[in-house]
Parts: sequence; structure tokens; C-alpha cells
Amino acid sequence: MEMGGPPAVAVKKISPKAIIYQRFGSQACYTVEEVQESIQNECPGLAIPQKGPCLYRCCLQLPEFSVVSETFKRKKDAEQSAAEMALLKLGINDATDDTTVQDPWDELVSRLSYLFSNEFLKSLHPLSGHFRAALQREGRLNGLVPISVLAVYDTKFSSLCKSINPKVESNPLLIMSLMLKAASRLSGSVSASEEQLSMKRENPYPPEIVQSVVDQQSSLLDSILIKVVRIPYSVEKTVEPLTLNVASNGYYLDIIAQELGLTDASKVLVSRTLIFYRTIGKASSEKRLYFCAPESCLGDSSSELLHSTESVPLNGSLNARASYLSGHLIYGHAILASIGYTWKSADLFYEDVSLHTYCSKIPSGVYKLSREAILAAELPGAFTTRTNWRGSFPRDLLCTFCRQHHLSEPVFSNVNSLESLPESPGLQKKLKVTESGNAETNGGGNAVGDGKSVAAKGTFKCEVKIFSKCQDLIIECSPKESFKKQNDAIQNASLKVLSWLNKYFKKLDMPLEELTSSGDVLDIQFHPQFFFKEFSLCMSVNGTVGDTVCPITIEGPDSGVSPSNGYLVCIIYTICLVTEGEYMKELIESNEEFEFEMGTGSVISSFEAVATQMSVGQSARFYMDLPPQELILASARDSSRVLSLLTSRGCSLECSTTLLRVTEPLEDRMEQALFSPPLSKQRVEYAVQQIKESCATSLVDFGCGSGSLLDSLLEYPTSLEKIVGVDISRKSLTRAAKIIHSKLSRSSDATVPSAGLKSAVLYYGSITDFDSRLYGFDIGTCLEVIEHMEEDQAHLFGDVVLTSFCPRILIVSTPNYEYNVILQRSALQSQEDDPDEKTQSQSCKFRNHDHKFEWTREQFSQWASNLAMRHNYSVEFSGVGGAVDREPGFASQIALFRREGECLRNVDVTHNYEIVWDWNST
Ligand SMILES: C[S@@+](CC[C@H](N)C(=O)[O-])C[C@H]1O[C@@H](n2cnc3c(N)ncnc32)[C@H](O)[C@@H]1O
Ligand SMILES: [Mg+2]
Repeated sequence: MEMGGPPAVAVKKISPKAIIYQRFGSQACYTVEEVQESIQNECPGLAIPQKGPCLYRCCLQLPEFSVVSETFKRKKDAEQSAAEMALLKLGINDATDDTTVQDPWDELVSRLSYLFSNEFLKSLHPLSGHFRAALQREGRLNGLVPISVLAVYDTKFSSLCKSINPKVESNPLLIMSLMLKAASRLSGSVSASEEQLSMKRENPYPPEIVQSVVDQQSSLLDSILIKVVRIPYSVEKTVEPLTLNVASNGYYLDIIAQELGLTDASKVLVSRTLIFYRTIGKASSEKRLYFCAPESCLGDSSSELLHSTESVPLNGSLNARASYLSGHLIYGHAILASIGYTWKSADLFYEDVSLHTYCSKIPSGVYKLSREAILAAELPGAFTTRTNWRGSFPRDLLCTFCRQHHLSEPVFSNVNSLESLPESPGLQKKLKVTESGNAETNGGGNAVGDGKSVAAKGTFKCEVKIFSKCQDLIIECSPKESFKKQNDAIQNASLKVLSWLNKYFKKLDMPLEELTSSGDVLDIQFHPQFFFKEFSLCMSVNGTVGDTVCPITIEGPDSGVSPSNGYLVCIIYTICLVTEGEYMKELIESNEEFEFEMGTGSVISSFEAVATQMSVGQSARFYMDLPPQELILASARDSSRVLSLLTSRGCSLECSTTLLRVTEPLEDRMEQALFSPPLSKQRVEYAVQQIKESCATSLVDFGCGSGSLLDSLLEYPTSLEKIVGVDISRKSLTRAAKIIHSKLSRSSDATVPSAGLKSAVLYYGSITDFDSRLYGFDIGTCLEVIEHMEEDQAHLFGDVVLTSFCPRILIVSTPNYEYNVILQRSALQSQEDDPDEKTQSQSCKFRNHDHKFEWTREQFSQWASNLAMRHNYSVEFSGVGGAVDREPGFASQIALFRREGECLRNVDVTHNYEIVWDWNST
């Protein structure tokens, strides 16, 4: 578009908030509060209140009255709505009424004139501080405001410039030319100097205004020291820390200019704010890059360049690192700093920026920072379970990554996978010992189905898509695995994308074929055209710590308790930079309680390797090759000392660590990894078999948890008409309700297995209390529940269930303690180094931390036989996992009770349970 030509772009409607601001300025006071709304619709009939997303409500206080908005998902919308309500009250109809569509050029000029007004100088605004500081500049600089800051700190200004020429976003020089043009229309009141790239008010501000401005500032400090980071343009030179000394009455941009080798602020360009880990959502974040305007636009040739509306390719010293951080091309040295003026105070706001921040831009960098272990942590290769994950979750990491790279928020879509299970063959399958013992790393802990041996049974799959800001699809990930929990599916998909991006960032020159095939492995497809466009400025900012360089020294007695894959390991460690010869040592990183899951690649390889050789209580010392300097500096506390050490010969990293404790894999993870089909599925199949044989029409699941049994039963054709679940965990019941509801709501057609079902109810209550609504059912199940109660409560439950509930058949399952030795041996996967000695020297623990007891076959049989005898039931024993005729029996032992007589007594109406969810087919 020709400059100064007719407006080609319709001017945006002024927002209600802006109109309020025009009328009331700082007298309009907005207060936004968070509201947690409960949502009802997700699962009709569910009586447990559901937490909805966080909403915002805004109260706008004006001198005469105040208004309160409805609730909104975004703070911004709540504020605008409150402003709109206030306008309505004030009788100001619509913004468009009194603003005739204006030429953006006229608006730009009038905005510029406002910026140089007395009023603006006194106001609190991120830009007005620059105007005030300009008045303190000395000599010929006095009163000069650098043009570059105008559009950076005034959003109104920058959006007007964008509406005139959208290209200004990628080329700050274009903005400057627009401003000079606007200033020329104000000659007489504002003077602009092209050579100095600055503007000045022609008539001085009235002295009383200047005085009031000086009084505004709290000039307690003589000078302030601000830590910043210097990024040289040559990649060979290291990024280094730097301290700025800004006089309290000085102009910080002049100080930055000096560091960049310039005489004053006029030639300093300022980037948009950069998004780094931890600064998200923090209003005060002001991290920006400061750099020198390209030489070609300075001096005599400036006018030519400034007046051209096309971006001119600039040759010179491209600063690849700074360009990557900012997302646009930057030439020459750059400084990363967090300084600026705010809406809140006339004083300068600043935060120290460390090299820490600098390493956060690649996916693994954010993960490392979230673990506070830049050297030791690595982005894990697998998401096993939520409980075993340490540090920020993959989904959050991915969102941060997208924000940092100016992409749209990732789009997650859930695919419910409810494929019905194939009719199962033999019930009691042989124990399947996985070759590696770490099935999790292939499929994910809750992932069911590695495609080969385990049938797909999960409920949730998740796909994730990454779009550019212009909505071009860049990356698409459709994992094969399905998960029991929706959240696990989301985390798994996010991690796949991150892992793939991480591979790319570690090797940016990776050939396309390699990139494609590494994507295939992770179920990822990408669109090279858009991918390379979005990531054209990327830099490999850091690398990994090297391997160990000499033998590992292990000290302390062998306790026999060693971790292997799937174990949670807790260590204490220190990593120091040491020099050969004249021995010097500097602490770089340490952690007193550092936990990681073995076999997922969540720590550097030497840490995992060392941990497998250690037992609990032992300490080890070893040396590692140096990683890239930036990584060490990012972790180091005293970067200048580290920099000086790094110049001496023979540097390496010395690591000392002690193995504090290990935690075995959880029970259900073992059940899935070690059995085919998983034990939980075998229990369902056992129950289905009994339902079929007994023609049961009603079933109650005591301790139903998240409804895994009830949910799975619906996939089999059975005679069931009524199913009920009871539990004391509201959280689990809520999950159960959602899962069962989603399945039942699709079961209207008569071909689905559960079509005969008439009613499903979930109760909150303890199974040691009787409730007459559950009296005399055909089948009661109580799977893997009693061991979660104290032993006396388990006895009580036995009596209550057989005397009061009186089901025709009762199935109770619980772990067989004698089988643990096999589980632990398999988990240790130490077939090669004499497994028996290791596992037998350590006493067998329970399978799950929540178990109050685990019974041997003998103990279980005694409990069940006595119980049956006392209540006129027969009992037979069976199990799943393992075999009856092979030591040590089944993994899960089962007692099947059958009522001997009829049960015709009258029961008093007793309602001890609370209905939590109730469904019926009508
Ligand atoms: C390991 S889970 C088993 C869940 C389910 N039966 C299954 O097989 O997936 C044990 C469940 O028992 C429940 N539970 C423990 N004590 C209970 C009690 N006194 N009354 C009801 N439920 C109980 C717990 O809340 C938990 O959901
Ligand atoms: Mg259990």
C-alpha cells in the first residue's frame, strides 16, 4: 500500500474498555475474581459436584457506580463485558456511534500527538517512563525519545502500524519509517530526526509538569544493578552473564546501548517480549532482546531504507541464537534483559535474567528446568504412569513449547476406543515373562496392548495436532496405544510430539528421510513445508552430558536391594566441575532428593547405568565428559568463575551420588506387564464365566473402584439386567460414572452386548455396612478389595456380606502372597546374574503400598472356609495368573461362595448408602 494513501483497512471498532478508559482513565478500576463453577451436564444423574474449568468475573468500579459481569473463560472477556455494562448504564450506546471510521493514518498521527502531551507524561504507562527518562538525558540527547520504543511499548500504536502495513511485524525498520512519516504531519509540535532515529517535543513541557514527574519517582537508590545476558552474534563465542549499572535518574536504554557498542539509545532496537518457562501468566514478565539497528539503516543510507516499504535483505552478522529466541532476524550482538516501565509505578521494573532462562527454549530444556536438574535430567522417552512422572507434565511442556515458538495452542482430540473384546480362550493363561521386563517403555504403563501379545482393551486414545499461528497444520500425532485414563492418553501423545521435536532440535541438519522415519516410530506425521518454515530460525541451544570417562568407584556394603527397569529410584547427587593438574573444583549442580523412574530415559545415561550397579545405601563417584559449555553455564551458580575454570586444561565433571531408596513398580503395572492377558482382564473373564453359568440377572460389585469390572462386563453378552457398584472413594465413583455412562449412552441399539441391561447404580458407602437395596443379588463380586482394609475389617465384611447381603454367589479375589517372589524376580529381570540369591535375600514385600495385608493360600483358605461354614455357604478355590498345580499357585487367588439354602427372609429397610449415580434404560 502507498503510504499516506487512502485507508485500505477498516478501522477496528473501539472496545468498550477503551471507551471507558477515554472517559475515566485511571478512575476506572477493574477487579477480576476466579469462579469455580460446577458443571452438571457431563454425566446426567451424577450427584457428586463436578469441578468445572476456572471462570472469571469482573467488577468494574467507576466514580459513581459499579457493575459486575457474568462469568467468562477469559479474564479479558469478563473485563470487556463489565465495561460494556457500564457503557449501557451511562447511556453510551455503541462504540461505532461516535467514532466515524477514521483513516488509520489520522489515528496514528493523533496518537503520536497524544504521546507527546503533558497528560501522557504524567500517566503511568509502559511507554511514558521513556518520555520521563528522556527528560533526564543530558546534552543534545535531552528530551529525545528513540523511535524504536514507541511501537514496542504502545500496543495501540503498534496495532495501528500493523493495520497500515502488516509486514511491520517481521521488520521493525518498517515501523520506524511509518513513525517518521506520521511525525512529519506534526511538524511544529514534534520534531523527528532520521539520523538519530529519535523524536522530540518542540516546545518544552511546562516546568510544573516536569517537577511533578520528578516527584513521582521514588529516588531512593543511587543506582541499580541488573543481571542480564549477553549473546554474541558469533556462535563460537559463549553467551555470558553481564551486570548493568543503571543510575536511578538515568535512561536504561543508554546503558544497554553502551554495552552494544553504541553511543546512545537511539539505535537500539527492542524485540517483543519473549516467553520463557516460568514466566507464563506472570504479568510483569518483560524479557526482551536488545540489539543494534542494522548498519545499513544508520547513517546516510538510512532515509532510503526507512522509506522503502519492502523488507530489505540485510547482509551482515546474523545472530542465530538471538534470532531463534525472538522469532525474527537479529544482526550483531544482543542483550537479553528483563527491564521496563509498567502501568503500576513510575519506577523502573527489573528482574535478573540468568543463563538459566536462556537454555529453556528447547523441549528438553523446559523439562530440565522444571526438575531443577539441567545437567542430570533428560526428557523421558516414555510416559508410564502419572504417579511415576516427575517434573512438568508432557502436556504442559508441549503448550509451553508452542507458546515459545509462536505457534497455536496444541489441539487434543479424544478418540474413545471401545472395541469389544474378542471372546477369550483359556481363562488361566501362563505367566508371560516379558523379554525386557519393561513393557512400559514400549507401550506406557496404563497402555494396554503392545500390539503383539496383549489385546486392546483401553478406553482412551488421544490425537494431538500442532498448528502454526496461521492455522497451517504442522504436526499430527495419532498414537496407537489406548489408555484406561484419558489424561494418560493426552500425556502420552504430548510426550511423543516432544520427543520427536527434541530429536530434531538435537540434530537440526537431520535428513528429511531420517526425520520422517523417526516420526513414524512415534506415530507422527508432519508437513515439511510448514514445519521447516516455522522452525527456520531454530538453534540447537544445548546438548547432553557425556558418558562416564573412567571406572565407577562404588563404596559401602551391598544391601542387596538394587533397582531395575520400572523402579522409582531416589538419589542424592552433586556434580562439580574439576580441573586436572592444579586441582580445582566448582559445584555446578546438586539435588538432595532426586527421584526418577528407571528405564524411561528421564536422566542422563550415566546416571541410569550407575544406579543399576548400586544397591540402597551405597555411594558412587565417577567422571563425565563435558557437555556443551552453555549447558554448564546454565546450571552453574557462579558463571564467571566457571567460565574462568573452563579455560584451564583437562576439565571434566565429577559426580558423587548415593542411592537413598528404591520403590518397586506398582501392583497393577506388574499385572499388566507380566501377564497376558493382564490379570485384571483375566478376573473379568472369570466373573463373566460365572455369570453365564448361573444365568445371573443382578450383580453387585463391592469396592468397585473406578468401575473397571462393571465397565468391562458391558462388553460381553450376559443375562445381566441390573448392575450396582459400591465404594468409599468418591473420586473413583465419579470416574466410574463417567466411563459407564459414556458406554451406556451408546448402547441403544440392540446389537451391543449390554443391550439387555435395565439399570445401573453407583453407591457411596462402606461395604462393611449393610444396605437393604442390595439384598439377595444373584452375584456379588469383591475383587482385590479386602487387602486394602485392615484385617479385622476384612473379617467383618465377610460376615456382613454373607449374613445380610446374602448374594446367591460371591466371588472374592485377593493377591496370593506366595506368588510375590515370582513377580519381584521378573521385575528384577536379572536372569543373567543369579536371580535367586538376590530375591531371596531380601524379604518379600507387599505388591502395593496401600495393602494392609497379603495372605498366603493357607490363610486365605482358612478365612473363606470358616466364613462359608458359619453362614451356610459352600466355597471353592480358584484363581488367575499362574496355575493351580504349579508352585506357588495363582497370582490372584479367588474364593467362590455359593449359598446353600434359599434366602426368603424379610429384611428391614436400611439405607446406609448414598446414591451417587443412577441409570435406567427407560
Ligand atoms: C484396588 S481397588 C479395586 C477396585 C476394583 N474392584 C477393581 O478390581 O478394579 C480397591 C477398592 O476398594 C475400595 N475400598 C476399600 N475399602 C472399602 C470399604 N470399606 N468399602 C467400600 N470400598 C472400599 C477402595 O476405595 C478401592 O476403590
Ligand atoms: Mg490390591
